Amino acid sequence: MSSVATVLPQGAGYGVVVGIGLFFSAFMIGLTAIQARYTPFSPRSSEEFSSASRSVKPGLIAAGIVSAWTWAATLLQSSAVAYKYGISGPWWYGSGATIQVLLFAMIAAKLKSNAPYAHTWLEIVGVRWGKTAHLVFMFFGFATNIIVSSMLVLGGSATVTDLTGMNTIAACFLIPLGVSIYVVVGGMRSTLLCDYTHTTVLFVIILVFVFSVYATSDKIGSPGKMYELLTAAAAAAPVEGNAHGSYITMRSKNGLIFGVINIIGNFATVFQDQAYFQRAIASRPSSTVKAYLLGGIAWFAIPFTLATTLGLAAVALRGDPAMRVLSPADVSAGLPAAAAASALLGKSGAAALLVLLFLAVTSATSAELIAVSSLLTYDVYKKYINPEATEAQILRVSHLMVALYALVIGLAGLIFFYIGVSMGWLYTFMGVILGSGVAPIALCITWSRANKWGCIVGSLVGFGAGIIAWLVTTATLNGGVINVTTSGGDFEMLAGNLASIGVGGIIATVTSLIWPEDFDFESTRAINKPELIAQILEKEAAGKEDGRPSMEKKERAPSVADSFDAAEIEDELDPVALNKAFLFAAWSSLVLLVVLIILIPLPLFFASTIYGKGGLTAWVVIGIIWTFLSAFSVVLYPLWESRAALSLIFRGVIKDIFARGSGKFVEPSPQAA
Ligand SMILES: NC(N)=O
Repeated sequence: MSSVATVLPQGAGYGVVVGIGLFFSAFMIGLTAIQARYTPFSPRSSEEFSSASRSVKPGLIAAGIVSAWTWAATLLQSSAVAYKYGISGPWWYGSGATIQVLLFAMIAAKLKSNAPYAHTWLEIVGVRWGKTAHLVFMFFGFATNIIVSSMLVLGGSATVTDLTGMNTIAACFLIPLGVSIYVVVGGMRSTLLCDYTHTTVLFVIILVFVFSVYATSDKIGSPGKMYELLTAAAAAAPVEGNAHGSYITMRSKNGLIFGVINIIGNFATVFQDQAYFQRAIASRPSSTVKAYLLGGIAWFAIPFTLATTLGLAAVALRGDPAMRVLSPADVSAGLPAAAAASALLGKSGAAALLVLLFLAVTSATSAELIAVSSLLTYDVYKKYINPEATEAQILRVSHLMVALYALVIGLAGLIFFYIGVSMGWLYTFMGVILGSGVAPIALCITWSRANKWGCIVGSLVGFGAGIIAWLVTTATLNGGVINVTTSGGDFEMLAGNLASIGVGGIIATVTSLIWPEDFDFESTRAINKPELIAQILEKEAAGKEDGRPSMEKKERAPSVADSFDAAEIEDELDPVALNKAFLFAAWSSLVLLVVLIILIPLPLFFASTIYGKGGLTAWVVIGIIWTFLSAFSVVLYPLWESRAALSLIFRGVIKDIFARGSGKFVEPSPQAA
């Protein structure tokens, strides 16, 4: 990174990382206390801690998906590819990472029908295919979480250091620290509430940048002026591989290569990350698909619009006295967005970007913390160490694992920082080592015919093939020199990504077609399945003989007795309805995939058009409209759908104010139910 004077003082870095971190921790702890007092949900149950009692409505789940999927890279790497490749960069970043969330709607629907009470995706693998598969896929699961978490702290700390001079190592450790506090206290529901508040502020700040760049800034101020500045920048330094070297074209060879790498890498980090399974698990069965489709479509606007704004502004402002000169290392660290924000709005721009980044990083980190805590608790502790663990032990271990993983994230950030691996490098590398597990894992959870050994071997051989293809291509294209710089090139990463996902997918699919299993998913449906409360009562009645009829068909899980209406959840697990939801997810996600990565970008690529002022204006206006619609979906819609809960809380608070102690939520008696 180039050494330049920072825009903000070091104190601002510590203020944001420690101050806002602790503020949000206190805020979330307060919210959790309100939830425990005025609603039926208490994080003292392990089921509520790890899966929010499987009761969350689609708007809040969608906000949680948007938030967990908004990484440091979403803001920084997207702007870096806009800076490098022009308008195609934000498109490929947005579409190449949206389609996986949309396709995950199918996995989510299958999860609800094939293992509705599982806590983690690895539990399903373990029950279906046993210990070897469980351990092999656990490697891919943890590798995914560690890579994603490292990118979060690397991107976050690089930008905090760049803007404020704060010590990078301190940032690597302090960022996860504040988050771990509220995750330990509040669990999954608190994480979702935090996601919601962070996402709300995130949209506000993005819109501030958009209107500043395209409406009010005296340096740019309109799409027309942006067009003129980008045209001048291309004339001074044409973009290699772009039509006429222009920034305002979809004809970008390197943009397209990035698009392919982006698509592969993001398959790995959605399909193997417990964080996305956990949101499906926390969701009500009837609305899981809706939540993923809504979340995916809403998320697109974040990288697309922000990068079209700040990434392009960083190009347009080249030569401006306030705009720093960016080295290739700065671009790889994702710094064009920060440089543009500072050049446009000075200290307030830098501060706004810092807060934006911090909120994105912390909410995605909270998702990773609770995801890894669940894997360590259920797939390591409960499965291999203490199968008879009590509710209290599970909860205690969950808490401990959150704290432990916060420390691991700091250490991983530190290690990558010292070996010189940046967020941008890691972002394009993730598919090389994670890609091979994508198809095998998706097949295990969704397909009765998937072959166990085909999927295990496919993921391992694909892993080796990815690494070999990446290293061989690096050596071939760089005269035998293999280091962090040479191995990070576009073709080197492309080869590794393609080999990994391709070999893993082909072996898993072909072996499953040749030697299909006939798995009925009955054993995975039984994972953690609650006992029928009718059965429990019948057992009691047999002892008491009081003649009172059992409580009809109401179900209740002993471990979640205080927090979810299992009968309602069971109703929503109707196989016919879930199959319809799966088909809807399949059709809609596939149609959107074709539109987003084929029908729109490829004709524009082959047309080689260089857009004029009108074209760029339309492009920007589409981004702004999409951003507003996204904000309505994940900011206003969750409020509307939670109106009953909000009114419950409001009534509880009012009662407490007028008659101290009377507002606490009391579970209705069974007879009243
Ligand atoms: N979540 C991503 N790929 O920005």
